[in-house]
Amino acid sequence: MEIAATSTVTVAPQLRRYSPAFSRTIGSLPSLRFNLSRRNFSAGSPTLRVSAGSISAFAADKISPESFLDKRESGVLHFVKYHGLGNDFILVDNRDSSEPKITQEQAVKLCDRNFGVGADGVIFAMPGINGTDYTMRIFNSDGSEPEMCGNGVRCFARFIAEIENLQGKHSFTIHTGAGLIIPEIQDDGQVKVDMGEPILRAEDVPTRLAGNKGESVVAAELVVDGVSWNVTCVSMGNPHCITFGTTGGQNLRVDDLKLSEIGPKFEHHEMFPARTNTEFVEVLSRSHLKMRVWERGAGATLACGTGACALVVAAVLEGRTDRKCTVDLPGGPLEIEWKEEDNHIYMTGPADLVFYGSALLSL
Ligand SMILES: N[C@@H](CCC[C@H](N)C(=O)O)C(=O)O
Repeated sequence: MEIAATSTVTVAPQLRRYSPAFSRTIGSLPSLRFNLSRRNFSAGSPTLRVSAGSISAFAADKISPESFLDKRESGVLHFVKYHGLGNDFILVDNRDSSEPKITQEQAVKLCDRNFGVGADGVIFAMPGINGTDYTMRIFNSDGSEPEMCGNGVRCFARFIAEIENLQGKHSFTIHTGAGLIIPEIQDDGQVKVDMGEPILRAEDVPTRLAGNKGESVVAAELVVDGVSWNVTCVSMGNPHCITFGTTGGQNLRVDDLKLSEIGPKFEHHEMFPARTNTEFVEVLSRSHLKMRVWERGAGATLACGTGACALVVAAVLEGRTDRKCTVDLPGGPLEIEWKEEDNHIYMTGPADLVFYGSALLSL
């Protein structure tokens, strides 16, 4: 299968003032051709396009985000790139079908940071089921399909507001592999998400580690590459293994971790039959945590929303923090609260549009 991708990129509104409109050819391979061009939608302003090494300038036409996404050429995938604290996604308007518009193999190519658009995953906005407004599906950058994505669902909410032309405060009911998720866009543009209840039963996480606190795995020993780590296992629909350090060791200093060495060993550990996301956490205070993440199917990312939720649950279960915490991720902070009243976890953070693009998909 071949993807030829041509990306027309529109600078996000907040960047328009600072980013000169430009375009460039960023790569060309037999299996994946990718042209990137950036357009400035401000009427009348000049836009540059670089094609096959040459640069030409043309006046911006009357394109708007809406008309761009409305295009329906066959074999062309229109998308919008978003990020939540640097955890970045290609968002696809899939509201007219319950089948993803691209395959998992195509998603892998689009996510490639050298030969594709570059992203941690592809997210599809699909028709709702069971009475929900929408369904969200996601492919990781390795093509696998996770049940949920916390940063992704904030991006999803902003994407829906963009394509439905909604302003101000709005909430949506979204069907995901983790059940019902409810994001609400706030007046300041941040998105607060009701992430539902954590799943703690070992078998459901899933982990083969034996439950040591009822059926949950809390501060249990996991030997990874000959080193004994203290881990707590939590599912937010997708599996997470949270560690605050090695058994009997000092508190972790996450900046010192060799994440790309240790991360894959947790991800593929035999104790995690569905693989796992892993959060390495440093406790700064009872309401402030710092973490680095190795994601299942995506590797080291700048942020993980489900991971931030899972680690607050783990920190509370291990008696390390209160239920409301700021979690510092490499890409910035998230506010997380595990409410006692309803047992739900609430996550608040940003989601930002980066650019509009289109990819030519050919078999
Ligand atoms: N970055 C996401 C999680 C994406 C899915 C994850 N890689 C998995 O396979 O479970 C988030 O923000 O939650």
